Amino acid sequence: MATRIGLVLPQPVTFVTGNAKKLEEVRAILGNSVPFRSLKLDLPELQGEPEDISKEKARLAATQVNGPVLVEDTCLCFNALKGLPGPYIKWFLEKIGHEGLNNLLMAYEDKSAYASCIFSFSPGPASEPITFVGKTPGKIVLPRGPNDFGWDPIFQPDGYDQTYAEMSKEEKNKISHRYRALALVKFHFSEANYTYQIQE
Ligand SMILES: O=P(O)(O)OP(=O)(O)OP(=O)(O)OC[C@H]1O[C@@H](n2cnc3c(O)ncnc32)[C@H](O)[C@@H]1O
Ligand SMILES: [Mg+2]
Repeated sequence: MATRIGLVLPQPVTFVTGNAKKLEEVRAILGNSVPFRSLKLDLPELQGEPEDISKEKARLAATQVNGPVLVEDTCLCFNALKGLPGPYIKWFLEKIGHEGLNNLLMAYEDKSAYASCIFSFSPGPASEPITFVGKTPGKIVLPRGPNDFGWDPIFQPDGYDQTYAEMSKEEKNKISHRYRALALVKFHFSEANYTYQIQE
């Protein structure tokens, strides 16, 4: 039987994000399962479909780092608004806040929503990124809990009577959109069997 030799990466994976809270959660969820270092960079984001936005972020990051990168793009999608604000949630949150986001749904009975996280891994600037999608369904509620991270106070996952903000970090990290996407990332890394080139 042939021995499977994993792709050789020139250096460990760099997780590129401008968001310290994301990094905190990624560290807590991945533990030692996927070795990575981080780089704080606010990458420009394309407009369009969430998967394309995430992939393009990975391409830009891989060019900047000149090596293997992991990035993610997070969406908050309202079903009554056919998935909007989606990838534009950051700007909606900055401009209209939790109250404004609730008001967007005022005219609709359907307050259901889902959080999604799309990780993209690129082995390097010359490679096509691979994406991993995690979704958690829930509903939009009036803000409850500490205002520590983005829209956590207004998102209540299905099956829970607490918002993400009211849950402990450990609990959120067991069911979150980010956890679900990272489970796929972990699986990919365990299957791919990457090895790292030692740099002199
Ligand atoms: O540099 P990047 O990784 O892009 O970081 P960002 O903060 O710009 O993040 P996004 O472009 O993915 O925009 C997502 C928005 O949703 C927020 N967000 C991301 N994950 C979240 C989570 O798990 N809970 C609450 N808010 C979250 C985040 O603060 C942004 O306002
Ligand atoms: Mg961003």
